[in-house]
Amino acid sequence: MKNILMIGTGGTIASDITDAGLTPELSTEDLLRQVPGLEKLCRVDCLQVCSLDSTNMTPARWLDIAAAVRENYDRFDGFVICHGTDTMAYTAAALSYLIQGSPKPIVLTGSQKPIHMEITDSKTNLLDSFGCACDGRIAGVQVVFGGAVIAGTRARKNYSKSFSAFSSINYPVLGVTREGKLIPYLRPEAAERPQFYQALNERVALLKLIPGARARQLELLLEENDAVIIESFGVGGVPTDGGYLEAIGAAAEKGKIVVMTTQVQNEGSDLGVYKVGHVLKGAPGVLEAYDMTTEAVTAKLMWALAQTRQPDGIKRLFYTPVANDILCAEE
Ligand SMILES: NC(=O)C[C@H](N)C(=O)O
Repeated sequence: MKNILMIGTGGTIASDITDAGLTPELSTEDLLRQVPGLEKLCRVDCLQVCSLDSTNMTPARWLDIAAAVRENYDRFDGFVICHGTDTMAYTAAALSYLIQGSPKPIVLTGSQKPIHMEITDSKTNLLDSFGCACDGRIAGVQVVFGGAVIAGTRARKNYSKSFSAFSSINYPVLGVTREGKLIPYLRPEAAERPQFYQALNERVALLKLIPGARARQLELLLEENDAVIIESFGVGGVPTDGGYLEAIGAAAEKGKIVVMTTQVQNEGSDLGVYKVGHVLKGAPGVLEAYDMTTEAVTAKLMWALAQTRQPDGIKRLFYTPVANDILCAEE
């Protein structure tokens, strides 16, 4: 029988209904008791790392979750991490960089409705997640939710209420689940042992452009951070007037990084197509997200910036695929 470690972090799945709204109060043991039949599937140990609405999740907590997996890695066949859905895609991306090449499944799941509600997706998601963790054919960090198995670097919450809340962006789903059973479509490569990383640089910010956005906002973010992601329009670019290029050039001279991406969900950036983007293509300190999600770009920058502050080193790490996060880079 497989040994699975269930790691609790909070979220709706662990929430109780209070006068002040839903708030996570249930332990991992409480959750387990709600899914009878699991004891026939595997032996489960429980570990509570935190109990948060995932709005309150932080990079420091990502490191705690990664440490919980690292410290228990050899004792278990797989891991099920219960997490709020709102920032699950960020945590899944962060864990994909902090724990690379794992041959064992590291499953993130949660729910849109608390486990004590009559109509809830939490029991199905838990059963499916334990099914994937025990099955073992899909290795590494993955989100199991609403019947889909999604690579940790490709998940995006794009429904705020529906049970099928997550999509796989610019990459196929790894598999599907049916009543706790995994049907694998893809088998991501794994190493013999995972490589664990223990540091992140949090000085990363995101600027979503709106028409007429002033470059001063970018300057302020660049002053306060080591890297800024610009979610621009379409395949990518910045407004010609107003000082964007100057702000980016000045920041690059100080060793700061700008990553150009797009606020369009599917198909990614292609900075060279239009003059508004072409001027930035290959410019010092400027990188391009291509088909990566903003969640993955955020986590990858934090991971890369914790290893080196050399622009060339950051560029090399950024464009080297990790867990199928980037497929279309031309660099
Ligand atoms: N469905 C959920 O889990 C949403 C909740 N606010 C959270 O992310 O913790």
